[in-house]
Amino acid sequence: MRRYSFHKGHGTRNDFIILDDSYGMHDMQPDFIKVLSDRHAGIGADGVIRVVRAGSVGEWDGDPQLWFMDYHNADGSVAEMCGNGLRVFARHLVNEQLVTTGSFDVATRAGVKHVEITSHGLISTDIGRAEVSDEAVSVTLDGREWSATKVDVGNPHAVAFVDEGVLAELDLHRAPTWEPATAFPEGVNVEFVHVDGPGKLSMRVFERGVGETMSCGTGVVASAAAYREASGHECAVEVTVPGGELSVDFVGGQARLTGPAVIIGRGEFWI
Ligand SMILES: N[C@@H](CCC[C@H](N)C(=O)O)C(=O)O
Repeated sequence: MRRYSFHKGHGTRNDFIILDDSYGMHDMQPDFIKVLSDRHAGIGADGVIRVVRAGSVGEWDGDPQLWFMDYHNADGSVAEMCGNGLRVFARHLVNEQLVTTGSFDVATRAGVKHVEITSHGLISTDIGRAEVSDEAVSVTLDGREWSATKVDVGNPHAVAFVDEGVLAELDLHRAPTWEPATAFPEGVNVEFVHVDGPGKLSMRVFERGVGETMSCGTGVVASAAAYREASGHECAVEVTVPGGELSVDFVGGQARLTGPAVIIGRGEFWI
């Protein structure tokens, strides 16, 4: 049995277990992640984030001194990016004095992301390009099918625009399916979105590797990008998710996601 310390945090109620591992000693096996993330037998979270120096990550070939966000979904799968996780990771780095300024870079599997702690206590993150595809895809849930927009935010998304009543009533205990199957060979995060007004969206999400979550930062960016593409809207997009509010703006085609990030506590576990 080994003893680990952890922190717990969330960004718009998308919650994460944070494990400090400066020297890359933790073995992030899927079973370990699953046990930790279990809401009944473990600590419980949508995902686990390991805080490790990029130089300790075999697949990383950039600046070895950067902190690397090693993100794992609750089912043990690895994801390329996590928008809410990035803000929570940044908050943790600041709180633990692992960085000394409020403006810094973080290494992720989707590349280097710049982070700014804002004067309003929110965190802004440069997510990069959200690539909207013109490939025809659809998603199906409970026998209902919607056409969807395929968006790559480093990780894969399918965004379906739905009526307000549908958004409220969707049963996301089951996973949506998609067509064609080849569109998302690694699985996909599915966002259901209602346009509340110009530049205002409401979104629910079924996350790959988790299920329905209260928020998904990259899903919010994907939804904003799909909305901009469809409507021609140029200004910032405010997105309401079950867990709160996030905003997205696009500067020179690069998406910036801004929102809260909270560390709620720390503890120890034995496994
Ligand atoms: N909740 C995250 C996304 C986490 C990864 C996702 N489930 C995937 O597998 O791609 C976010 O805030 O972006």
